[in-house]
Amino acid sequence: MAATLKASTVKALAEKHNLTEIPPIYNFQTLSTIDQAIASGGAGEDQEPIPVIDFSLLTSGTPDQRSPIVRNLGNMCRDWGCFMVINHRVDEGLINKILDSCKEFFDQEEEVKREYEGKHTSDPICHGTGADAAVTEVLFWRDYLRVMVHPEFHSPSKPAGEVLAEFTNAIRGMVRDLLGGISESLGLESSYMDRALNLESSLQFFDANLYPPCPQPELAVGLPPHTDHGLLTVLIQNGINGLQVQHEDKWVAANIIPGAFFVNIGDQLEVFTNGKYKSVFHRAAVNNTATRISIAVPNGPSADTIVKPVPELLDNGSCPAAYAGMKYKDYLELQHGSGLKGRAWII
Ligand SMILES: O=C(O)CCC(=O)C(=O)O
Ligand SMILES: [Fe+2]
Repeated sequence: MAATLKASTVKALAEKHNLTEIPPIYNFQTLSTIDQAIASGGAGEDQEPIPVIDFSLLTSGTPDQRSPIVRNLGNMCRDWGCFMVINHRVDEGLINKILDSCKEFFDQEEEVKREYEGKHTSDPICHGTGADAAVTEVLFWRDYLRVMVHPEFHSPSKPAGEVLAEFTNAIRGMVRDLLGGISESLGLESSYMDRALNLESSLQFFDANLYPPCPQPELAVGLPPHTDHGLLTVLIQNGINGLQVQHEDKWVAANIIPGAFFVNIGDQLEVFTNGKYKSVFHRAAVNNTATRISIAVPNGPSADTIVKPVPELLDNGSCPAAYAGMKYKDYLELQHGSGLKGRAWII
């Protein structure tokens, strides 16, 4: 096996060449020592589990049941920046269908997928691999499909339009309810964020990630540490773990409860709350036995919303704004140019 192998996708590389070693371009130990320190260090065992919220109590409980749930939700946002959602009412059959159809997408011939090869990360449908080598030194052990699904709806041939629309609509509904609870946890009206951030026209993407088995998982990285750009990202996976979140300076493995959604705070919510609820750094590790598929759905404000710290949280000026206001779409441009290196605009 030649070490300089180039393949169009990680999937093709992993399947076709009987690999025993990864090509050097995928080896993150070749990074500068500072970046290596961030990328390395496995998730320790024996750690606190990621907190869980029962969505049915948030949306249909009595006011007495709701208030401790809202308080808990706020604590999870403040202390973890992420949580798992159970009893969410999104149909299990629909979740299986969308995961299956993502597998079908990645299983297509390379030429078929190449039709969606993005020229720019902002193209409405974009299939790619690794990452842009122009902005990162090392390629990631990941192929992806990214689709813009709201307010404009786009769909590739797979997942089929109806399934994609049904799934992403359901996620948007859940996210609006969660943001209602999060607004309340900040002492704001439950509809506050919905109005202030124009969620009726919220920008929503559908990101499917494929991590093929990797012969040297300790040397490769699925996705490096980063924060997500939006308000809340909702993630499901095909039963294979790999996501890790940073909590109190340690990496914690997210053992996602089967059937639950993993939800993490993105940069826009950090800015809006003036840092009270921070976007959480997370990364994806790879393994040498099973193909992992994850679907991450980042949900943002509308593209034209200027996101800035909400005045009600600035205590009449006694607590200064720690972030500059910026249009969400300008932030996205900035983040695309930074090669997934995390927050881009903290003052
Ligand atoms: O695959 C994962 O677990 C993480 C995906 C992710 O962080 C992303 O797509 O932004
Ligand atoms: Fe992410």
